[in-house]
Amino acid sequence: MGYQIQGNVAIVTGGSQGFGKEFTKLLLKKGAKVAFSDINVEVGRQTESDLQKEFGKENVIFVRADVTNDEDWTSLWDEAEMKLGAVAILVNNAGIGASLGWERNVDIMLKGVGKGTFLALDRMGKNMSGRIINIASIAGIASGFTSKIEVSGYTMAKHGVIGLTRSFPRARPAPFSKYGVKAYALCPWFADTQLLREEISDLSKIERSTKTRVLTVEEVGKSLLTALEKDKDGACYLIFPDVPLIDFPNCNENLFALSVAAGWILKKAGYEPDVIGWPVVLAVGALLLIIFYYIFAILKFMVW
Ligand SMILES: NC(=O)C1=CN([C@@H]2O[C@H](COP(=O)(O)OP(=O)(O)OC[C@H]3O[C@@H](n4cnc5c(N)ncnc54)[C@H](O)[C@@H]3O)[C@@H](O)[C@H]2O)C=CC1
Ligand SMILES: CCCCCC(=O)/C=C/[C@H]1C=CC(=O)[C@@H]1CCCCCCC(=O)O
Repeated sequence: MGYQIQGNVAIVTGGSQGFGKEFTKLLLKKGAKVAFSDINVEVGRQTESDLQKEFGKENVIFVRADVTNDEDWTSLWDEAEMKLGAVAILVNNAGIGASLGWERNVDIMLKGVGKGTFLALDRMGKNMSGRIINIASIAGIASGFTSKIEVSGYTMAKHGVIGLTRSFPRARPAPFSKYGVKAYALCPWFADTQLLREEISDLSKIERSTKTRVLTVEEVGKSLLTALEKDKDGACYLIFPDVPLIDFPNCNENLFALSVAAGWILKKAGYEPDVIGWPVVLAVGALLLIIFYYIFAILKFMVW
């Protein structure tokens, strides 16, 4: 059935343009009221005027708010509640380019998301219901694509957002479940927005070097609705051209269990190297699979 959008109030950060504007529009189309925030006041006011013409002044407002500033967060939430009603959906979307330095990347795209999330838990928790959708990136799941340490602030921030999102179902029963709030993350591939164009003016360069087309804003927008429809706590969806959304498994968790199993088996076998490399871990994994396969086959034979 999914999470109900109709009649609910949403906050979308960084909503003046790009994904944030598209998310705002789609939520409005589905019958939500939206307060979108940004630090770009000029574009924000223009977007507000366009959206108010289409969806009505009573349904959408722009609030100038910097996601790195606690007071701005409080006044954004207060204004949204006062003008539109109790907020049930938060889209942590605001972002900047990797070239702007690791500290600003972390301040805006990790600490900013953290500030929004913990305020949301406080405010939404009073109603025991709410959803937080974090806009991460494929750079939050995999790293080292560019091999450039100068842009790793972007990766640091996005990895942190995935960690926060995955803490929601993990943290049950406390502290998150007591608030009745779920979180999920969207992890898009490169998409055609101002953010990307400011970093790389010729997008065909990316398409040529990665042999993959760049996503449209509409494709990323749609994935927000799919995520709310699935409503799976802690899910982290890869958004990649021409494939369905992929709820990316927590490989680290699975590999952790396998690595420990490999270490344990090798130690029991009297073999104790200083470090166990991944080929050994995978070999032990394959061995375990074969053993389980035969145990299962024998059990099946005995029961028959
Ligand atoms: N465009 C891309 O290729 C991809 C973008 N993303 C992520 O999607 C999100 C949105 O990015 P786009 O729509 O591409 O960018 P965009 O540049 O079109 O929009 C981002 C908005 O965030 C606002 N913003 C920046 N700093 C802010 C702050 N401190 N407080 C409030 N607002 C602030 C900007 O003014 C801008 O309006 C970002 O988190 C980005 O990392 C993820 C994957 C791919
Ligand atoms: C490398 C996968 C990136 C996936 C999509 C994305 O989030 C792109 C964002 C770009 C938009 C403006 C930027 O500055 C971003 C570039 C980020 C590069 C991150 C490199 C990560 C790495 O090499 O580990």
